[in-house]
Order: sequence, then C-alpha cells, then structure tokens
Amino acid sequence: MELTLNEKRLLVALGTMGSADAAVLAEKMDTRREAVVQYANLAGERGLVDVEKHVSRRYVPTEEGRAYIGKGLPERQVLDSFEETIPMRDLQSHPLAKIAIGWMRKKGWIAIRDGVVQKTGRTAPGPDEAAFARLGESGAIEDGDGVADLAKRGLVEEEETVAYTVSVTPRGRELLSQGLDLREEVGTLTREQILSGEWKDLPLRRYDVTKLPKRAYPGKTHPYQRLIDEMRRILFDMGFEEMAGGIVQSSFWNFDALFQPQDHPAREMQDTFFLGERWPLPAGYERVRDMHEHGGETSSTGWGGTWSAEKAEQCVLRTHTTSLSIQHLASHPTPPVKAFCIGRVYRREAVDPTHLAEFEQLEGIVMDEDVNLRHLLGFLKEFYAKMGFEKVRFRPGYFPYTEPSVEPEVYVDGLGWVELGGAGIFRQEVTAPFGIEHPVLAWGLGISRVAMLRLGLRDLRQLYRSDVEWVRETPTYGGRR
Ligand SMILES: N[C@@H](Cc1ccccc1)C(=O)O
Repeated sequence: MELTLNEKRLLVALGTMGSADAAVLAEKMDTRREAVVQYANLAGERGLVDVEKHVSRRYVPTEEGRAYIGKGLPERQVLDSFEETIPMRDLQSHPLAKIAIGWMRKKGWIAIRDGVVQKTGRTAPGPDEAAFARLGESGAIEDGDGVADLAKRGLVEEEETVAYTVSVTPRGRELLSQGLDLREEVGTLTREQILSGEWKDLPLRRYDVTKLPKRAYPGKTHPYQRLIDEMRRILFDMGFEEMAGGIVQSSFWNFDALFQPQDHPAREMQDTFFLGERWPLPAGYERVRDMHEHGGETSSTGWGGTWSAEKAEQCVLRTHTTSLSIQHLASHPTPPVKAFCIGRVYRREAVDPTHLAEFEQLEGIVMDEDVNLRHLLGFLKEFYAKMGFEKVRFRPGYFPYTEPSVEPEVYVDGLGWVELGGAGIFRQEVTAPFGIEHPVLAWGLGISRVAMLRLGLRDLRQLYRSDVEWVRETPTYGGRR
C-alpha cells in the first residue's frame, strides 16, 4: 500500500502511544490539529487508524457574566451591601439595583414595607450561584444544576467542543513495524536527478490516473447565442445575405407597407408597444396609401376607407422582423434577392413559460423570376433539416401580407407537432407599391421555440436569465449534426 508522507508521519507520531488526542499529535507533528484530523481521516479510510469524535458541551460566561465573576451575581452583591434594612430610595442608588432588586424579591431574600427593604433571613445561595462560583474557578462549566438558569439570564452560553482521538489499528501497527520511509516524496524531477541516475532511488509521488481533474469553466458563448450563430451559418451556407435594421420602426414599415389594415387588431395598444416618436413617411408612400384605400393600380379593391398618414408615422417597437424584409425589398426591387435576419421583436404578451414579450425571429425572403410555393416549402424544410428537425409539415394559415400563407410545424418526440411561425408569398398589395414584379417568398420563424426544443428547456425564460450555472453546464457541442 502506498501511503502519503503525511499518513506515514501520522503513524510514526502515534507510534508507541497507540492512541492520542489530535491536538497532542498536532504538537508532535508540528502542524495544526485540523491537518492531523484530515490525515487521520484519510488513513482511516485505508484502515490504518481509527478516528473517534467526541463532542462535548460546556458553558462559558457571556460578556455580562464575566463582569460578575469573582464578585457574585448582582442580587448577591446588592444584598451584601446593606445590613438588615435599608430605605428603598438608598438601595436604588446602587449601580446594580435595577437588576438586583427584582431577583432579590423573586428569590424571597427581601421584603419591602413602607419604602423600607428588609432581609428575610432566607438568603442562602441557590444552585445558580453555586454553578456561577464554579464558573469563576474554571472559566467554563459542564451542564448541571443551576446552569440553565444562568443561561436563561444570558450570563453563560453553550459552547460545543469537538475532540478527536486517533488510534492505530493492527493493520497500521503492522506497517509501522515494517519501517516507514519518511523521506519527502518527489513530485518533479530535476535535470540533475535524471542525468545522475539519482531518480532511480527517489521516493516518487504517485499519481492517481483514475482521479477526475477539477472542473474548469472556460469562457464560452451563451447557448442561445450559439444556436443563433448556427442558424446564421446555415443561412449563409444556403446563399442568403443578412439584412439589418433597428428595433424601432414606424408603423408604416411595421404594418402599412405590409398591407396590414389600420384597424387590424395587431395594431391595437394592447398588442403593440407604441412609442411617442413619429417618423416621416418615405417618398412614394402615397402608393401604399392608395393600395389601402382602393387597391392602387392593381385589380385589388384595397381595404377601403381613409388611410391615415398620422397613424402610419407613429413609431413602435417592431412586432416582427417582416418590417425589415419589406424595407429590404423596397430598396432591392429586382431579382434575385435572398436575404435573412435574426432579430428581437416585441409584443405585449402576458409572460408565461412559453410566451415572452420579447423574443427572436428568423426572417427570410427569396425573390426570383418564377419561384413558387414549392420552393418556399423546400427552403423551410431544408433549413429545419439542417437544424436537426426531420419531420416538417405545413398547415394553411393567414397573414394580411401573404397569399397563400402557411404555418410550418416540426415534429418533436414527446411534444408532437410544434408550431414555429409563418410563411407565404407576398401579395401584390404588398409588392406592387414598391414596383416589385416578381414573386417573393417570405417567412418569419420564432426561434426561441427552436432553442427551447434543442436545449431541452421547459421554460423559455431560461434563455434570458443570467443563470451562470446553466450556462456552465450546457455543453457546447450537441445538436449540430
Ligand atoms: N410576420 C409573421 C410571420 C410571417 C413572416 C413572413 C411571411 C408570413 C408570415 C409573424 O410574425 O408571425
């Protein structure tokens, strides 16, 4: 058996005594008692020593208690300060009177009549005083008669002391009798020790190859950000370019340009965060206005009514990233266009484990000569497959800006079909005002849901909490095939 140097030193120190208090051993070994206990526990695991723990409780004086040591409890001190009787008023001038008078009466030592205090003659010390006297002699007392009274008065307090007795087992004795090598173990060899061959005789420290190293937590990207990076990578690989834009948008770009009628429920205060700012409408906004009012130059009838420029100027926290898609198209009206963005959007939602007031969307658009619904479904299937979702299906949906519209769903074991956003082909009511003449495939996917599925979360909020423990324990691999 390989012993550590400290275990050997412990055995040697125990040597002839066979059994000793850890404090005594510590002195012998010139170390701290805690160290001895630690070595002893290790040696104990190997059956070389037995460690016995003794817990004892003693009572030591509190600060107030210390003030009375040698002088006696306040009631005794005050009692001794007068002969048989004393006027109450005089007694009250004693510095301890306040505490003492109550106790003297309680203990039946005095009687008070007509403002005069008189000793009763029954003033023998009780168990509390006896215990207090013992405390004065030894500085600490065991539990016993009267001690609880002192504790209740706050004059003494309990103190727990732990002692350890270490004793050699027969096994340890046997090792001892064989003689122990007490030379320091060598952890690192020097060049000289190698050259001279001295290393052959040195007691080398072993290492335990089965031992796990201490866990290290290097800096790493947040799990959600990693997933977002992975999605960006996929879209770049699929030939998309990235669009950018602010989180504050005018209602014009967030709603009107997408042919969302001005009285649409999504535009209500309770669904959208409106801001105090107003932004001027872009040049050519009239074509959007005309589209809303009567269908512009197309065969559409529009929504009818009067379109309000004032409503369109009002700023909002973007409710979807589709507001960026339409701006990108407005400045890139000719094919081919293939663009995406991943960004945060804001909605007035009651927050619960699967709904948040802010979350990320992955938006994409594809415009080309003759792309159609099959291409759209193909893009989405391909993207989801790369994200690790094999089973994808599309349910018919409705959005004011697309026709046809679909809602993609992915199948997740244990959860069934999970809805992940919307997609469709932009209506001409959306594209015509910007002079776009070719079909535009568009989608907006909720990706915090995807993250939830991929990271095995039950609560979406986990993605946004500063939960360092979770970040540490979430592996950086996993998922990406
Ligand atoms: N903007 C829609 C998603 C969508 C985008 C593009 C086309 C169709 C639907 C949403 O937020 O749910």
